[in-house]
Amino acid sequence: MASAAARTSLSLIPATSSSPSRARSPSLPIPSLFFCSPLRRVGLSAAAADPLLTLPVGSNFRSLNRGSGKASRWVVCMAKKSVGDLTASDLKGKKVFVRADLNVPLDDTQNITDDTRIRAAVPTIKHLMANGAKVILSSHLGRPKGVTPKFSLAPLVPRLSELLGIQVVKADDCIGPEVEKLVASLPEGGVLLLENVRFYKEEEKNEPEFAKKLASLADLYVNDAFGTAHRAHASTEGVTKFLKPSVAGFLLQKELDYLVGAVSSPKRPFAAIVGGSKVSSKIGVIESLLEKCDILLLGGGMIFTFYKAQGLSVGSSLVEEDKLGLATSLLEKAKAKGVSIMLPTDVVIADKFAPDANSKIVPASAIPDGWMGLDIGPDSIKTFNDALETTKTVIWNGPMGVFEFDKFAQGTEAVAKKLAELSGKGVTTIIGGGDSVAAVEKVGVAEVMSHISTGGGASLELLEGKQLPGVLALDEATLVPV
Ligand SMILES: Nc1ncnc2c1ncn2[C@@H]1O[C@H](COP(=O)(O)OP(=O)(O)O)[C@@H](O)[C@H]1O
Ligand SMILES: O=C(OP(=O)(O)O)[C@H](O)COP(=O)(O)O
Repeated sequence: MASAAARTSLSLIPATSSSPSRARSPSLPIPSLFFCSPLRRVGLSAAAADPLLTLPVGSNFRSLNRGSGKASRWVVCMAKKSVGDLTASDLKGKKVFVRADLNVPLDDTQNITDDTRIRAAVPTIKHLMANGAKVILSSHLGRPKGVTPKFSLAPLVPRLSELLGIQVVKADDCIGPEVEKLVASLPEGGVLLLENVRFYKEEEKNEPEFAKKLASLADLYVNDAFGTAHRAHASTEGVTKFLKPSVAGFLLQKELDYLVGAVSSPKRPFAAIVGGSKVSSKIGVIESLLEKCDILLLGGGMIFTFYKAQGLSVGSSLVEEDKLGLATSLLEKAKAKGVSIMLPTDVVIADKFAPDANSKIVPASAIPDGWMGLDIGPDSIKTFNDALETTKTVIWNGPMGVFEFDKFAQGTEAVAKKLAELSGKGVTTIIGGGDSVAAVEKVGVAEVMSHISTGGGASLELLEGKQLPGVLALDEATLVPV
C-alpha cells in the first residue's frame, strides 16, 4: 500500500458554475503541488466514491468535472504550463532558455556511448526551432569541481547537430559577454549550446545572482531536464524566478505522465532494483521504497555499505562510512515491515579498478583486503532472477556492477535480460538513469521495456512521492473546464 506520507489530499470543490475563473478563485483551497497534463481526462471512479480525494503528487489532473447533474464538482489542482501551451506568436523570434539533461556517458576518448538523453531532448528543441524561436540550450555533464575540460559539452555538438539537422553553435561559457554576443547573433530556428553549467559552483548552490545571469540571456524558459528535475539548482529552479513564462518541455511532461501513473498504483508484487555508484543520493530512497515495494533488490556500489554495517569486511570496495547507521536501521525496518530486502550473496572482486584487473568470485562475507567488489556474483544473479519471476511491476535504477568493463558486466546484463523476458510476459518494467539505460541499450533490450526513463534519481524520488523542485518551479497553467 502507498504510504499516507507519499500522498497528498485534494478537496473536491463544489462548483455551482463551471467557469475556470470560479475554479481559480483565491478563496478556494487550491493545492499547489501538482503537475498536470493539459486537458487529460482521467477516470473519476475514485472521485465519485470519495468526498476527499487522495491523489499522488504529480497526478495528471488539471480539472475534473465530477459526473453529470446538479452535484457537478471540480477537482482543482495546479497544472504546469507546457511548451505545447505556447502559441507560435509566443515563440517566434523569442530567445528561449532550454534546460535539458544531456548528461550522457562518454568513454575515455570522449565518444558518446549512449545518446538516449540527447535524442530525448530533440522533440522540444525541434518544436521551438519550427516556431522560429532562438534556442539557448543548457545542461550539466557529470559532477565537475570547477572548469574541467573532460566535462565539456563540446563532444555533444556533432550528434546534436546531426539529430537537429542544423549546425549547433557551441559557447565556451554559459554566462558573460562572449555568450551574450553569440545569443545576439543567433538566427530564428538556431541553437546555441552553452558550456557545462556546473563549471560554476553557483549552479548547484542555486545562487540567485547566477540564476539571474543565466536568465538575462533569454525571454522565456523551458525545463525539459527530467533527469535533473529532483535538483533545486540555478538552471532548473532559480532561473524560473527571473524568466516568465517558465514551462515544461515535452520530455518532462511525458516522463511525469508515465511514471506518476505507473508507480502510484503499481500492479503487485512490485519490485525495485537499486544499484549504481551514487550511494549517498540513493541510500535514503530505500526507506521510502520499503513503504512502496514488496521486494527490494540491491546491487552495485550500494551493497558494500550494507555489508560493512553488518560487520563484514569489504576490502577497498566503495563504502559510505557516514551511512553505516542508516544501512543498519534500513535492514531492521525492512525486517519489521516484512519487505524482502535482498543483498547479493556473492560478488565478483577485482584487485584494481580497471578493465584488465584480476578478478574472482567470492562469497559476500569473504572479500579480502586490497580487493574491491565490482559486480554481483552468479549465485546472486540466480536468486535475483527467481525473486523477479513473481513480480508484476519492476523499477530499476543503477547498474549491478561496473558494466563498462566487460569482466564486471554480467550482473547488469543478467538483470537487463531478465527484465526484457518479464516485459514480454506483461510485467511493467521501468528503467531509469543515464547508466542503467546505457546498460539496457548495450544489451539491446531497450525497445521491449515498458518505459525507459531519462532520470534515475528523479524517477526514484517521484516514486517516493517527493515533489521535484524543477517541476514545482514552473508556471501554472490556466484551468480549463473538462
Ligand atoms: N560495485 C561498484 N563499484 C563502483 N562503481 C560501481 C559499482 N557498481 C556500479 N558502479 C558504477 O555505477 C555507475 C552508475 O551509477 P549511477 O549514476 O548511480 O546510475 P544511473 O546513472 O543509472 O542512475 C556506473 O558507472 C557503474 O560503473
Ligand atoms: O544522471 C543523472 O542522474 P541519475 O544518474 O540519477 O539518472 C542526472 O543527470 C542528475 O545528475 P546528478 O545526480 O549529478 O545531479
